[in-house]
Amino acid sequence: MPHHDEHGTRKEAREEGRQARKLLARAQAGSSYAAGEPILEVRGLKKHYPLTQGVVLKRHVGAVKAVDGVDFDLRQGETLGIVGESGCGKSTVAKMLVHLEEPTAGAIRYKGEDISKLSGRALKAVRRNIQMVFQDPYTSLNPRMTVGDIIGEPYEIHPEVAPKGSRRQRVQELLDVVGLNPEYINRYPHQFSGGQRQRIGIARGLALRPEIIVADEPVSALDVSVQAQVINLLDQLQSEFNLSYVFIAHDLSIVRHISNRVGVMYLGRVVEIGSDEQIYEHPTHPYTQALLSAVPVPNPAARETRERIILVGDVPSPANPPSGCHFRTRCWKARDKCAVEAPELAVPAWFAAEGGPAAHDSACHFAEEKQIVPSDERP
Ligand SMILES: Nc1ncnc2c1ncn2[C@@H]1O[C@H](COP(=O)(O)OP(=O)(O)OP(=O)(O)O)[C@@H](O)[C@H]1O
Repeated sequence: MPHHDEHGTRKEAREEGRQARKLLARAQAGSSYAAGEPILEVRGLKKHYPLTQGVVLKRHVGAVKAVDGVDFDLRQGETLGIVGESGCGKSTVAKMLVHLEEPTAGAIRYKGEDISKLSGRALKAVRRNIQMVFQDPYTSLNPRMTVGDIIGEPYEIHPEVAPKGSRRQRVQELLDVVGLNPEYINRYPHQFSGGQRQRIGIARGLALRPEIIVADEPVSALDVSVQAQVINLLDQLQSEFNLSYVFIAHDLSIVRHISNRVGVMYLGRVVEIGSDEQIYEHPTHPYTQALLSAVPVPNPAARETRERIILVGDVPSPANPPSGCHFRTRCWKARDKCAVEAPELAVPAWFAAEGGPAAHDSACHFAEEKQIVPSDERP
């Protein structure tokens, strides 16, 4: 290897080491990070999967724009719900946050530092702090491993968190924390119910004492009766360990129970984001209004008076999204401007002046407040 390359590699390694120490120090000083400050800032995040043709020459013929410019903040100690129909890019966002996918463009800042391009030790230090809980507890746990090995597996990569001698005890503590009997440590996943398996997935997510948990539809595969128990557990763990959550779901009613703020995604973009009150009681984006009109309402009288918005057509393909506003092909308010100018995710000027609850980020040229669900019938 030429001399200057060696020098370059050593320099890079030193730089990585420096970054890793800085991030570790900050992580350890995590508690000094004030509640409400953004712990994650996502800016202009994109993931385009190339579409190729041909077996040998693999010509590029386009791209699936799974995520196409996503912005949001996650504040310390809060739960940010992200909702949207299947295929809108929620899982891809989740995977980029935990470094399972590399962004095509954009930044993911953790405590002010862009982590999307980190590698080596610096990346390892950050990864420890941002863990994921997966959607399907039936397929995400290795059936050949005992529960103890599954929960303790992250320690193989981060032995500094739990030295070998203390691991068994640490895993048993984790089982206890998620409401499972610590004596089940040697059992296999098939010996547990769906809800219990998701508790195992959560225990594994907690093993490295992360600050952020990205939960990708953590209760969608569970029976309705079990969903509430798992949500309550997540709620309780959040206060106990001062966790910040990104909670992904396709159902607005589930997200409401756990979220402080909610972001609504459509075809690779966030179209509206605000506090739960702003989104559920004062939605201004037509897509959010349509989603809310489909949320079940228990009271039959309220159900009858409520406006139902039926969207026409299917979600367009992310390989060929509409020009301008992605939602315009299904929107009853679309005008010429929507086809040529993509609306920015910002507080619409006409609401900003008023300053009421409608004054929150909404990517619509014709954002308009519309109460869909009566306040006493909120999901
Ligand atoms: N590896 C990949 N290669 C090509 N396209 C992909 C890949 N992964 C995802 N996609 C496409 O990107 C889009 C967004 O997928 P993603 O899984 O993020 O959506 P989602 O909102 O999480 O949906 P679901 O709720 O069904 O998981 C989809 O159209 C999907 O087909």
